[in-house]
Amino acid sequence: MDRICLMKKRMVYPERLELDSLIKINRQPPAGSWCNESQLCDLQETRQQRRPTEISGLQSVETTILGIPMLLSVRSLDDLEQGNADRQSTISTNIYRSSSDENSCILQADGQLFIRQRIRHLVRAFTERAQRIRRRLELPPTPSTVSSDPEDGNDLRPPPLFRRLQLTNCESADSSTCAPVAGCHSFWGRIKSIHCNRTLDPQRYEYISWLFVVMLCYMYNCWVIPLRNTFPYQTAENTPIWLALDYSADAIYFLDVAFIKPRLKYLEEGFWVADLSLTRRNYIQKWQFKMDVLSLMPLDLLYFIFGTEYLMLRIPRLLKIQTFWEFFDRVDNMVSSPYVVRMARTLTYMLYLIHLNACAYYAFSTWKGLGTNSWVFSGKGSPYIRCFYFATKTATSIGKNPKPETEEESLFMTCSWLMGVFVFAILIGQMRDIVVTATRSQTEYKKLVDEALEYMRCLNVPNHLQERVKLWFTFTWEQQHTLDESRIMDTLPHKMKTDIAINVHIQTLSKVQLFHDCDEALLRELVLKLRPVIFLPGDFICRKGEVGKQMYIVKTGQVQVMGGENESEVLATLTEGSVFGEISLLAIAGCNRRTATVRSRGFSNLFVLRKADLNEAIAYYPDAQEILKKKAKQLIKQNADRERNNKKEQEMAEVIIGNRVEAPETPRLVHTVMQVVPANSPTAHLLKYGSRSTRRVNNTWLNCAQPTTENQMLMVEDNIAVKNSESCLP
Ligand SMILES: Nc1ncnc2c1ncn2[C@@H]1O[C@@H]2COP(=O)(O)O[C@H]2[C@H]1O
Repeated sequence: MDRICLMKKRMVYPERLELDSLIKINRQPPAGSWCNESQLCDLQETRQQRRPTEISGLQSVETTILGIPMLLSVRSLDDLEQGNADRQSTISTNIYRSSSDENSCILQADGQLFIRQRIRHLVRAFTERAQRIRRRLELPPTPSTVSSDPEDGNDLRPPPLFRRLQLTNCESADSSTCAPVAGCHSFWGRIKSIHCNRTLDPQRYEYISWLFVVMLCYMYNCWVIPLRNTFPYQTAENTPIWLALDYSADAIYFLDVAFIKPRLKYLEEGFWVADLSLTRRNYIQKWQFKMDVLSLMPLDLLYFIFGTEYLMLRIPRLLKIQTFWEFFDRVDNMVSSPYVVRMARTLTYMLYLIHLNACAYYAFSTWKGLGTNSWVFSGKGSPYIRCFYFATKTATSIGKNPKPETEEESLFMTCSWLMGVFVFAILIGQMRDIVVTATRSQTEYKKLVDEALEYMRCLNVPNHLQERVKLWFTFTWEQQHTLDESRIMDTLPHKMKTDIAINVHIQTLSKVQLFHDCDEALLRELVLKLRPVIFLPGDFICRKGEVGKQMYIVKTGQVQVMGGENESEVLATLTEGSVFGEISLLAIAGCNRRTATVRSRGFSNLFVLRKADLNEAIAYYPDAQEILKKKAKQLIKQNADRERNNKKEQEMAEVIIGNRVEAPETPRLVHTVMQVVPANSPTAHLLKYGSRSTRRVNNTWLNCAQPTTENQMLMVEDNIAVKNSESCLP
């Protein structure tokens, strides 16, 4: 029973339930509920009425399911038999105390009930857990890549595999956002999607646009509160305008806190949480929520006491600074040149500090008395422009500043200079970063070209070769803006690299026959192994007889397969998506030598796939192996047929030119017979020209080479003669 006590104590019960009402209904407490002594007595009656079979059945179930519970039951039975009064040890201070045998029975039954309930509890916990996991699996994954538009410059409909790939990428990008809203590509559609989708993606354009609006309101408050507080720009006439502007900004703050921020999806354990109640809770738990609520504090109500010119009451509006940071952070992640965004932020800080400085200078001057000495503001001209000019000069340390005359003025100037130095140091550092980043790859490229040319000059490489190398560098740079494409992607995870590679090369890959019906997994495996390489016009990509170590896919440009005598005949011209070099790689022709020479016709961009990579990838894809082998065999057959025909033509040409065979001399006996038989009889004809079959063999070369009228006539005659002679035969 001690164990039962322990287990009960350890169990974490989610809630206390009203037992009375439940007993009335079921006469049985639900799992996970506490009961008191009187309630237990009620229960005890109910349990004692149970049939023993029911209890024994229960025990056996316990034994098989839990293992330990058997021990617990036995222990409780022992206790029951002994009727031991000591067994009144505490089961739970919250449950009850028992000292009688009756209660022992109750305890035993209660132990069994407890175990049964424990099983139910476990089953429920497992079910809930399974449902939780299922829900999690059904959540959209973290968007990784935004797919390129499949229709961009590609009129050809890609084969099913590629359509599927494009679709998958689009789905992953879109499913979490505006899919349910018809026509949500328009601006209003997007705005509507805010309403109907209920939750918002913080990375989307719509949310960032909204952030921009809130950020403008924040900036308005930041600039206007100190300005109106120090400079005499708020008058009785324009107060309503200022108030209208103030409350418009407040309304936007309110909308942001009440409707937008609570709908923002957030990431939890790698999944986007899009449940509105959860997003709302997430926002409320954040520090940002407290700041946002504080920023909306209606201290303006005190205007009724202090008057509308007491602008300090609006100071809490400046607490919404998180929106300002968030906007810049999001834009920083979104744009292609984040340094510009960073510089804009630093510039804003700098201008704002100068603005504050100008306000402080004016306030200081009015405190000292306008124009009381040469350092304070004289009061002439536009106060803000003059003060801003003074503050800028001080902050940037440009120009001649009036000399401070008192300690306070010196202190003011010292602070202004220090602030200027600090902000400028940051600004100049960031500018330098921008310039260095913008030109880094170009600087690296130039350095490489210079090194390569210098090296060739040292080795006295012929000029035309140097020119070709230069041309290669220039073309490659123009095409890729980098000399090593793979280096850029090195830091990315494998899956992301594959997605990018497929998206970038999908147009070419969709034209490769090999990939049309192949497994998506094979394409994914191969795509990262493809290395881009550029060939100049006339470059030999491979030569006949070489050992094949790579195969190629044409990305752009054209290559020519050369054959015939001296490799002067163009066997085929291959364009985008064509694969070549696979025959020697698969050793289809019996050896691993190139069966033809291939050269680049103009500038061509190819993908290279190394033999080891190909073998490794297609080892598990017999279908792809078959396709490659089939194509290679077709090419071999084509080449063999062509060569055979060429040989035949060559032989015939030789025959026509001079090897005409002399007809054999007619034997004497035949002569004699011919003289005896009538000249125009079929027998004489047969003896003179021979039978049709023998004559066909003898005259093949004649018939093939020159189907003259004489031959044709002979054939006709021959037919007639043969028919006649056949008719003469018995
Ligand atoms: N008649 C042809 N038409 C097109 N391509 C060919 C032809 N003959 C050979 N090739 C390709 O040219 C490649 C030269 O190297 P491989 O022999 O490895 O593989 C060869 C084929 O891929």
